[in-house]
Amino acid sequence: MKEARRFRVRPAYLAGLLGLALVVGLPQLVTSRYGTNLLILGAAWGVVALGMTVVLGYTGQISLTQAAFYGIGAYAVALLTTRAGWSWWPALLVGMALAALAGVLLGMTTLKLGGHYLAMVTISFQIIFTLVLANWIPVTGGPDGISGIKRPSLGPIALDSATKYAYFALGILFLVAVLVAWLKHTALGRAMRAVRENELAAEALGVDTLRVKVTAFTLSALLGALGGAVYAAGFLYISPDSFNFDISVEFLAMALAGGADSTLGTILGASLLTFLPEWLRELKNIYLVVYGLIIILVIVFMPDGLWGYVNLALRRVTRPEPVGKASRGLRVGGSGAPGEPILEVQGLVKHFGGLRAVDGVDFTVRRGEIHALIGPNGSGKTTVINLLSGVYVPTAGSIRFLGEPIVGLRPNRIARRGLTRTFQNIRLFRELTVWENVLVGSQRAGGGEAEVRERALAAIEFVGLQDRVHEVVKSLPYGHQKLVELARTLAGEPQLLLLDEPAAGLNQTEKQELVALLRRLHGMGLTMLVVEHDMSIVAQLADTITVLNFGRKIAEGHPAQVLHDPVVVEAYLGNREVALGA
Ligand SMILES: Nc1ncnc2c1ncn2[C@@H]1O[C@H](COP(=O)(O)OP(=O)(O)OP(=O)(O)O)[C@@H](O)[C@H]1O
Repeated sequence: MKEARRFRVRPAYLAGLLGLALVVGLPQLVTSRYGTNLLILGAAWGVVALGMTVVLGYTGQISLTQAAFYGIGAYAVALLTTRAGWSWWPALLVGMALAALAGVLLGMTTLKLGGHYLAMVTISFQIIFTLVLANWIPVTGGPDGISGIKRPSLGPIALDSATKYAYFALGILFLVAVLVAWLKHTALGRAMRAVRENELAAEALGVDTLRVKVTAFTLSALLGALGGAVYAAGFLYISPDSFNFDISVEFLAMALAGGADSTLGTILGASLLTFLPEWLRELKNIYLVVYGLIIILVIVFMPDGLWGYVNLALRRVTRPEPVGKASRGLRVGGSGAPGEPILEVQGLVKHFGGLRAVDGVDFTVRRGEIHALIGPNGSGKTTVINLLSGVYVPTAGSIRFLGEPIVGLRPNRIARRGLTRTFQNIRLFRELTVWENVLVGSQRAGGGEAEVRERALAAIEFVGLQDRVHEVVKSLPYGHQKLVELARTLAGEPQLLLLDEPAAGLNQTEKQELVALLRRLHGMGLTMLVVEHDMSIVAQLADTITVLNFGRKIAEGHPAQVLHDPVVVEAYLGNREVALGA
């Protein structure tokens, strides 16, 4: 019997409808002044917490300074509307501009810092901000705060009652939620999530990780300030207590408890942390203990936040976006005369302290060839790949790609010129789907979203994973994960592909499938530099072999000649079985 077709809807439509219903319905349902104030507070906090979705949820950067951005927006509106007689809207713009500036500056600190150092910098910024608010009394009013803040009007409509203002605040929350949800699936949103999942892989695929992180901080600052401006005009009075470190921790908890990677999750978290304390007040003395326990339990036992569970249920009734079929094949290799030098390496040296990992290596990769780099463990092969792709800066020597020097360029710049790589231990964006992984790779080659999708589809079909596009890659078997990594680099249509041990961990059948794929790529004109220990694969594929030992080149040439060279046999091959031409 045929399975009954289930009713399936797009999650975005479902969420949009629900959101609209809440925006229209809630202020009518809540009749007390107290309840309406809570709605305004929840909306303002929701907007600020969505800033955390961008910086923490999407980009994976710890920020404990969101209350400072929130404060900048609130104080800009408070000061400019009370002392300078401005209206709310231009004051909002000033607040957002100031917060953005602070966001850029803080984001720049991420150029050098990560993890706990970054957390420390954001905490310091937050604490300095609170001290300034409390002590710069002539400007901020100090602990007494500022009262008499003006509310905005919406065209002819004066938002002079709490209920009208609640509509306005919830409307802003709704618009921000739509924008943040939309951002997730844009090129920038995908780049952010790639940075969160694996910064090095993102960079090697052409993502400017520094720019992405600064952008994320700036967006979170903008949303923080917007939420602050909504809050200030909602309550007409502000004081430093509302913008201190504790509140920053609360914004972090909202994002984590709800599910930082999800817009709806964050709103759920913000609602929980706004309303829970009010519900728990009945418990009087032990209310803070219960509140704290609930938050800890949610964060510890629900790693994807509350939303993780809702999402699981939703997946049953929603359908993923269909990706269609590629209308053209993969185009790789670029144009140029076959046999011309594409990569010229001269006198390449890399020292790690006293260790000479690469010690004066020269070789040339020619357009259209498969060039293998072989040698014993620790002979410097991966270091060469890291030098070519910009992960390491050479101690000495020159590298020219397509005739231009590339030493000193960051990996994303090198990748954008058409040189991409895979990694010895695969580095996928594990929490993203196959489709999203490959889209990030495809973004390297530029063009609009349609072109990016077209290339990604062509690459996925090329490796034969079209039936698994919507699977999260961490749940795929190892062999398929390797194919995703290959498709991800191919989608950017590189001119030169560096493959670091592509066959490691594959079984015999998978190895032969890989050989077939690489042969097809060779036939399509793609130039490849392959590091590989499996000599039967090298013998089947390579046009030229360079052999390293202790960081030096000991042989180079055609496989038939190199694999029988006594020096190579002595240093590396020993009694390895070499299936020449097998
Ligand atoms: N970041 C680093 N810091 C210090 N030493 C390093 C670093 N990277 C590599 N090395 C050292 O440099 C030498 C060359 O390592 P590399 O990984 O390039 O060798 P390989 O030929 O790729 O080896 P394998 O075949 O085992 O992957 C090794 O002695 C290694 O320990």
